[in-house]
Amino acid sequence: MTEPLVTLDHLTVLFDERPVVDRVNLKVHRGDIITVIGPNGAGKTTLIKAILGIQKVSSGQVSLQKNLVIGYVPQHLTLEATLPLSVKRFMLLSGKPLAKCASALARTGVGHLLDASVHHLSGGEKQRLLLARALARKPDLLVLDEPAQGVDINGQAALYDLIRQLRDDLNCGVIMISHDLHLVMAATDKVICLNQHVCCSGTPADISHDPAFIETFGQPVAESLAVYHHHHNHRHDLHGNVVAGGQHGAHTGHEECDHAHH
Ligand SMILES: Nc1ncnc2c1ncn2[C@@H]1O[C@H](COP(=O)(O)OP(=O)(O)OP(=O)(O)O)[C@@H](O)[C@H]1O
Repeated sequence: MTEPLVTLDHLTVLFDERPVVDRVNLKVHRGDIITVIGPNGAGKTTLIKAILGIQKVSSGQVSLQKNLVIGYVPQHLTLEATLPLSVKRFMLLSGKPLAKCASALARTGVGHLLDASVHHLSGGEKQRLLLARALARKPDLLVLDEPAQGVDINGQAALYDLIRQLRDDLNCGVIMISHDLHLVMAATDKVICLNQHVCCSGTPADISHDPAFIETFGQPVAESLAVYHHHHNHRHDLHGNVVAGGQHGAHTGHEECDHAHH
């Protein structure tokens, strides 16, 4: 396999001696779409910040491929409301030429908004603008912090679809944080369930059956998500429970932590 874009090796971040990210191992390769999920305060943003190099690491290591170009899409576009700013001007602040900016905007579906004010964009348009800014850098790795926040459900599905297309076009790796579990299940290749440490990781189908996932998010969430990847390669009893001894293909190929949860 090719050299990973990012390698986290026992990455640990302590705040006041409290481990907020606890011995996390992770590799992101070109072509991967990895989504980090986890409850509030689980350390997701801290992990992303460590990859971006803006969070001091307490122990362990973050290694990036040489000359790695990262395109970062923050959660929100925070701008001075009184500052008049067009989409074109905002994009040019990236330092990239207009032609590159315009083509990135076209690629994310907001090319027609070049002269619009950034203050008047809808939630979905703002996210597409941020994605275009990241894209203009021709990134090897796209890092997205809750890209679908403030976007309606149809817009969210379209946004995740776009992220997949961009991954294909750029042949980049993608790592993102998401709270939209249903969309995550439909749109990602690999899920990392973080609760300081990695509770479980694997394909969406695998982790929705994982006891560590069920412990973190609860049975109802796990059941509602499992529907997305219901392979019908096992039998149910009259109550819908999987009959013991039936094959359960969704349990293969995932990783679990080998220490107690706290
Ligand atoms: N600079 C800091 N100093 C001290 N504590 C911090 C700092 N940054 C984050 N924390 C704490 O670390 C924990 C993890 O925060 P983080 O933002 O990484 O969580 P998260 O998983 O992204 O949460 P959410 O889903 O709520 O955005 C939280 O308890 C937070 O209060």
